[in-house]
Amino acid sequence: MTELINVVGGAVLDSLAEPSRLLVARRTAPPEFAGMWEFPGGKVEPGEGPESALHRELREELGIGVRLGSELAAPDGSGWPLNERATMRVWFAELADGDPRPLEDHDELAWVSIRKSDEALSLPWIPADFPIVRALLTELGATASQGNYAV
Ligand SMILES: Nc1nc2c([nH]c(=O)n2[C@H]2C[C@H](O)[C@@H](COP(=O)(O)OP(=O)(O)OP(=O)(O)O)O2)c(=O)[nH]1
Repeated sequence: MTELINVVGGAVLDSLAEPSRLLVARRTAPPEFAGMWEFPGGKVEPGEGPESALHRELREELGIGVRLGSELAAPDGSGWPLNERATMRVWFAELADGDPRPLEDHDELAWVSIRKSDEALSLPWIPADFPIVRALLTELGATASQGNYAV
């Protein structure tokens, strides 16, 4: 059996402790995903840990350093299925340095409300991301009153 491709994504929040906005990115390639929104991130390279891969991708793509919070729990514990060949793990994060810019792979970035869930869900996400976005909104909404995503 062919090994699954491991992708990592950042759910970058304006604040891990008191989240109100999520940073989302619009892809430019490949053609089937161009114009769709996603969690910035990318493939884990051989020999690389997933968290290191996420730090690297966010630095390359957006020019930012982040503090990672907890992982958004996936249904089977191993990651969110993207297609028959790839799975993605998603971590909450907040900015540690830099001002996010679409340096690579994206042509637009946006901070969307996590309180008004329609704002995020009305974007044309990569289809496989919708269950992830819904779970993220539920998780943030469900715990907003207790609210701390720092680890
Ligand atoms: N980064 C990211 N990729 C996603 C998401 N949803 C989704 O289906 N994907 C898919 C698109 C791609 O097929 C794959 C990630 O590949 P990528 O092109 O972002 O990876 P990369 O930056 O390492 O790029 P490369 O070196 O392979 O060119 O996962 C998402 O929310 N974020």
